[in-house]
Amino acid sequence: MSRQDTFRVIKDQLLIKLPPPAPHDVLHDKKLALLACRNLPLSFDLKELRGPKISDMWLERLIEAARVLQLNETEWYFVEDEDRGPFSPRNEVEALHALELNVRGLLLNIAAEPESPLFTLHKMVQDRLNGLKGDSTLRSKNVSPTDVQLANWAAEQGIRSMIYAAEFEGYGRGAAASTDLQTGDLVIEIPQEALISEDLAIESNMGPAFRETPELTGETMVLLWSMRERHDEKSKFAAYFAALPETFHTGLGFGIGGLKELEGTLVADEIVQAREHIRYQYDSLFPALSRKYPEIFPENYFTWEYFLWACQLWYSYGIKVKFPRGTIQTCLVPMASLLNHSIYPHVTHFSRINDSNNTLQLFAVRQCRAGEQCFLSYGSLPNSELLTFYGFVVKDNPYDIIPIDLDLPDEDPKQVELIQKYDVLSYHMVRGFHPLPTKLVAALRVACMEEDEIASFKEDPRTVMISQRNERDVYESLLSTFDSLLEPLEQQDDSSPEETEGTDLSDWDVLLAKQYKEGQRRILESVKNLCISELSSL
Ligand SMILES: C[S@@+](CC[C@H](N)C(=O)[O-])C[C@H]1O[C@@H](n2cnc3c(N)ncnc32)[C@H](O)[C@@H]1O
Repeated sequence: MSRQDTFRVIKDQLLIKLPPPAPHDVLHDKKLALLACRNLPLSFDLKELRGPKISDMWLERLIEAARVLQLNETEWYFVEDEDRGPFSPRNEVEALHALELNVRGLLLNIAAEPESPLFTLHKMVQDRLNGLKGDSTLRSKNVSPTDVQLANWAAEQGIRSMIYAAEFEGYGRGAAASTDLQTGDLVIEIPQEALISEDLAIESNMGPAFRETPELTGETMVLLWSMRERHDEKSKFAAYFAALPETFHTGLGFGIGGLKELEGTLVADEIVQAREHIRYQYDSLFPALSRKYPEIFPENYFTWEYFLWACQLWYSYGIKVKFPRGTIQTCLVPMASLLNHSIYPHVTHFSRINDSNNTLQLFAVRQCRAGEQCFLSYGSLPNSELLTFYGFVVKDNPYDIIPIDLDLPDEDPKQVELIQKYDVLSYHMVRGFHPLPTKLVAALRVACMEEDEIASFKEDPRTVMISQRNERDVYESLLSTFDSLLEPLEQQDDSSPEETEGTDLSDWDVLLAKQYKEGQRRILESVKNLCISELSSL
């Protein structure tokens, strides 16, 4: 999209022009329809707002339109008729960030007068971004010698960094801002040569062996390269490897105790399957490669334990980067590797090498004060994924969704007609601490209909209750679903995850499993309570 598309200056008219949904966006038509239904335009005229005062209503409508444009499919599912947002932390940051960029672009490209409402608007959007909830964190220990070496090495590589390694209570090591960062400020700039990518692996002396092994993907090549390189004290990346953890505590490394604690939960199956997949991959490569190329793949560096370490490293530290020639590669990005995840991040977007100076640049989308922990968003990830691949969980994670699949009736033509007319879905979701989705209740109402109701009911099941009996069936069936999901989550002992913290480090997996289960339990209890209160009001 060109600059001209995002804004337009017409004589006496200054338009904030929001980019329409991309043609490949699966929600393209739905977003346009929702905007139309809410009477939200894509162009907002600042002309009506002469003087520095921008009305709250005008700003709210602009932000609401930006939120709709940034919706993803899961967020879309949860949008209710009267719901104006915020729809999710991700959506809110993206919407405000897109607006901020748009207004900043306008300010840079036109000679706006100091009293122009554009300045006021820019400030208001920035204030909204800075006012978003954040994870407050306390710095505990000082920087370790390996972290100092890492920072010195990074500077030698031409990495410009506004962050440094620091320990934070409850997070371990993270990145602290070395200066006050404002929206749009550079956080880190990394020259392309300082990235650890497939190209590096192929260009190394392992390249010929890689090329003779057609079953290897680029990602596996660089993973194998990192297994050997981490032991090489003369490696260009020695300081980077030295600053990495000796062991990773992710779901992939769970022992029997942790897996037992997770028994009966879906995440236990995910972990077992992911591990089996990795083990299969390892067995299909080793010891065969070590025998064929003993110099390149020495047996002592290519053990199963080291392979698992490298998988954990790449899954939890790897970042997808788009290179100037258009390829997308997962890379290890020195210094950016220090950034911990938050659902209220300071940095959200960075994926493309800037081809004007061949660097990867990370910018702050909102303020981070000097000394505060600077966070990245790893994505809208549920706790099951965070636990399996990253080894932590987020308390009351808004992206923890419980899927609910329904078998919708398909025999009675009248019922089928109702399903089609009101777009009743068979795939649903619930999330904790929010009302039950109207779409889910509507689908269950239709699914629980009895013969006489099918013949007589002609209303919209999203807004009209079918009968008391039907309503009772709806909430009782939900209640029994949630009860069955809760069963494996009941704590086997009396200690809460907080109480067990710090007791025995070797039980890290059991502790993490407990934290995960506690989060799932809280979600299920919250939706269960909604059903109970609906039933008692009948
Ligand atoms: C890319 S690294 C971030 C830097 C890492 N903490 C370090 O010191 O090397 C990702 C890992 O950091 C940790 N981490 C990231 N975000 C976290 C969070 N919000 N809470 C706890 N640990 C987190 C997890 O161990 C995760 O696998």
